[in-house]
Amino acid sequence: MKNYESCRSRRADLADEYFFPFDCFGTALERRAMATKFKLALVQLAVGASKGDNIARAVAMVKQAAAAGAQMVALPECFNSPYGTNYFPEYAEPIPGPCTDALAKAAKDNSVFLIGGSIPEKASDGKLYNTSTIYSPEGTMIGVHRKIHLFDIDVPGKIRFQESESLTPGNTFTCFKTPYCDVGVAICYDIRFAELAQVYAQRGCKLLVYPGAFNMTTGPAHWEALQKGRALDNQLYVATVSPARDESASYVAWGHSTVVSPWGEIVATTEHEEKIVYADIDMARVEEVRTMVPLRNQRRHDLYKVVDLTQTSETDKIQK
Ligand SMILES: O=C(O)CCC(=O)C(=O)O
Repeated sequence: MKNYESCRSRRADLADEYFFPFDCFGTALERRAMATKFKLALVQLAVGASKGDNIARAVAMVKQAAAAGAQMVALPECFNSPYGTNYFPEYAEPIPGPCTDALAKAAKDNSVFLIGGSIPEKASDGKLYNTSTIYSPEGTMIGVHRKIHLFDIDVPGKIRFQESESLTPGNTFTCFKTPYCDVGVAICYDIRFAELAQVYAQRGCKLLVYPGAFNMTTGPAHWEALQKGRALDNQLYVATVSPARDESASYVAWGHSTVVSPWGEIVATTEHEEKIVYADIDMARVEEVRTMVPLRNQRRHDLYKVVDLTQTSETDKIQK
């Protein structure tokens, strides 16, 4: 990533959305060597009641991950606030705002791509969203994902959660470019919707990252199976990043931040304590799996199709 900043400044004529870092790295050979593998770090953060402490700890763990060699770091869903509809109004803040400024600085200081988990966002019209922001290694915000599918479920005697009591769903897809691959970002409950992952795959993403906070009912039942499903359907890497478990919280997170390969293997995972999970991501593995099992040439588009209905630049922009 050493060349990134000088490349960006040489291409200052390009707006951010047109700047592909991939174009700027050294010779074709160097580019290939740099572009096929990278280290992803998932920060399974212990989230508490103090927003300031949560942010400070997240920033410290981004630094730790970068020092351990990660080129891309991801934080969990709702990393600066306890998870709960009663907390969202109290902890929400604008984007950009103090929390996202701290994330931008952490990305820049450590020269990493940073997927900033999610935070409760207060938009200018007063609506609240569950929002993930993404940063380039130079600290530029290169993506914003407002959770598309709100977590409204009722499992009698186990868990009832109605995120829509305080949040509004987003309407846009979020993919960003890196020197290694395009990455799709969605949040927690979004992982249950296979069509969203298929749209991201159709857009060229080879890694999907889901900051998430499954619970003690749906976590053991579905968390890993959903990741394997999305990975196998689309023949790409899937990463999930959860907060650490806090048994005293009103919502107890499952933990188990995990990376699954395009072959459906668990590449890296953990239990429920605070920890950084590291995974080596290898684009050659994506190609290998896609060659061995050539689903992409075998689809019966004469019989069925997943259609991306938002394929215009306008609807991809954040709507405040
Ligand atoms: O889908 C689930 O079971 C959990 C989803 C969730 O916790 C969330 O969307 O925040």
